[in-house]
Amino acid sequence: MTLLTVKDLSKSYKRGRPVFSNISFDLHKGECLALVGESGSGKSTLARCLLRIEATDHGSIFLNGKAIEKLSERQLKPYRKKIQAVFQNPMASLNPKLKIKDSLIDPYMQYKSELRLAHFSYTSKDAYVKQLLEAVELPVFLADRYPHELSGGQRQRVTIARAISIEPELVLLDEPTASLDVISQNAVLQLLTELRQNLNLSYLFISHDLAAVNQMSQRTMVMKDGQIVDQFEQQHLFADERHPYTKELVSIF
Ligand SMILES: Nc1ncnc2c1ncn2[C@@H]1O[C@H](COP(=O)(O)OP(=O)(O)OP(=O)(O)O)[C@@H](O)[C@H]1O
Repeated sequence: MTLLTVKDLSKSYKRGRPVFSNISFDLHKGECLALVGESGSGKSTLARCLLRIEATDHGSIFLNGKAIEKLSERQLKPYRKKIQAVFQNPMASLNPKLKIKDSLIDPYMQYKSELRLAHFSYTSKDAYVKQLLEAVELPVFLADRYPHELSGGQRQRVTIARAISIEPELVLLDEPTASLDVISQNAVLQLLTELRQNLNLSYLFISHDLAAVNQMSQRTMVMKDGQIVDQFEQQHLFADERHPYTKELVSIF
């Protein structure tokens, strides 16, 4: 079943040439769809457009069949909680003045009247925060710490916990392990896969790292100069019919 449909989507910044133009793709429920491509090809901009942090020029974004690209902020609210994101730098995503437990509770407080949680349950703040920390395999005592008192890997687990805390349908993962060492990267990728399966999440996984993409994703899209030049199921990564640019990426992986 299709969760997200992007149709002929285009984006340019003022006076600039298009960052991407006429992009179309579907993302299925429960899948991890990877988006790879060179630096500056427009991957993060696309993620910000899907989050409606950035406006698009034309084209459509359908979530569960509903066009969301033109909704007002008020109309968008029910959809906002369905799409969450994890970015590259967890330090920038966490408020340095808030204890971990206060950062973790924030999305719940924002949306609590509309939430129907199936996996987590809210009986008290402490109990809810404990469930979230356990879900990302962090010790519960970290709840009372501040972001600077955690390691990079722990901080990224906190941002993941916060993203999944309100049980979104789609999580945009924009280079989620780029700031971590190799051991932490693998552990976080493994965790993300388990969470996707356990919570029935769908991911758009933006990455430079074809090895990580191969481990995480069922399908991959390749972006170059603002176009999706190749799309394939993961088992066809090495197939002959791959686009020359995909082959170039494969050759350095
Ligand atoms: N706010 C902005 N104003 C003007 N141009 C921008 C803005 N944000 C991004 N761009 C430009 O849009 C293009 C795409 O950038 P984007 O960050 O989406 O690429 P990317 O594929 O995510 O790159 P990377 O892999 O390095 O993160 C770049 O040329 C960039 O300079």
